[in-house]
Amino acid sequence: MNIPQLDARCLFDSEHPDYQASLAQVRFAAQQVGFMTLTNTSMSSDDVLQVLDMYRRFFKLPADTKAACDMAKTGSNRGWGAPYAEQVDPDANPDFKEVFDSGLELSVDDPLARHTYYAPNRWPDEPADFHSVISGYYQQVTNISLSLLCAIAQAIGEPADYFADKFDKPMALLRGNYYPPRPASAAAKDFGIASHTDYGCLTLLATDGSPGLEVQTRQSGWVSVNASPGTFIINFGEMLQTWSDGKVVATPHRVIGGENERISVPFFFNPRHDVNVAPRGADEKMLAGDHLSARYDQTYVHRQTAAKH
Ligand SMILES: O=C(O)CCC(=O)C(=O)O
Ligand SMILES: [Fe+2]
Repeated sequence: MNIPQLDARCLFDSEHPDYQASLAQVRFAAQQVGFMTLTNTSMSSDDVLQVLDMYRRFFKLPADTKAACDMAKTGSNRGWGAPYAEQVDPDANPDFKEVFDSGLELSVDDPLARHTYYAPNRWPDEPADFHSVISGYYQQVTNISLSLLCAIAQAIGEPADYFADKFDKPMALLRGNYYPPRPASAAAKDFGIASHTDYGCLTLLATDGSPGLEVQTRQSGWVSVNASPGTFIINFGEMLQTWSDGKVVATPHRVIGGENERISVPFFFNPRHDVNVAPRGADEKMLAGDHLSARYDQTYVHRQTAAKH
């Protein structure tokens, strides 16, 4: 199974001669594959390398320095997530990756601010410039994601602006994943990140170019998907699958981990908390925030502990 390869110069320009053909590729990616790649966006490979380097320098800090911004102390996805803090597959062990999360922070007087998706960020004191580089990247990938949503809307037969008013105050999460070399003690149930489908709508993934990501295709089992910095790997999540009534599919993927360390940077893009993501014609509303919460509670070891108390 080939993963469709899209070029932003065609896909983001409705006047481009290859625009319609690009939309057809997105339709195929959305309906049949769940994954595609995207090159030639507004972000150069140097921009992405700088971001990867920032995360790398953070992850190389001693564990007790990183623990100063440990997200387990907050109950929100903000700051550092230690190895084994997430279990994305209940049949596997918790993942051996570590993460750093940041997202949209709303001011306290915003009515949506009380939701965990808009919690204050927890920026580390070092590396210097971490906050500005990562926040700058957040803005850039937000813009790319909004352009992508126009294309996805059209690819599934909706007007281009279908999603436009639903992604202000997005529940967006920018994550750095650090996979150390696979631990010597790792066994069959240990993964960098175990098999899962993403929970939200759209994921834009940058990687350092090292192999590791595997995607479960319907025809050929697990296949590797690699991209050099500057090419994004795009995939779709469970919320968009529900919302589109199955016109977009969420495909399982995983990282087993190998002898080299690896860094990847997913940007998980989701609508505003109160957007109704029930499929068209459904009797009951389903709020985007509730859709996400149900999955988060299953995944975070610290939220499972909180739920028990
Ligand atoms: O590291 C990767 O390539 C994939 C990461 C991933 O699937 C995730 O963070 O949801
Ligand atoms: Fe994922």
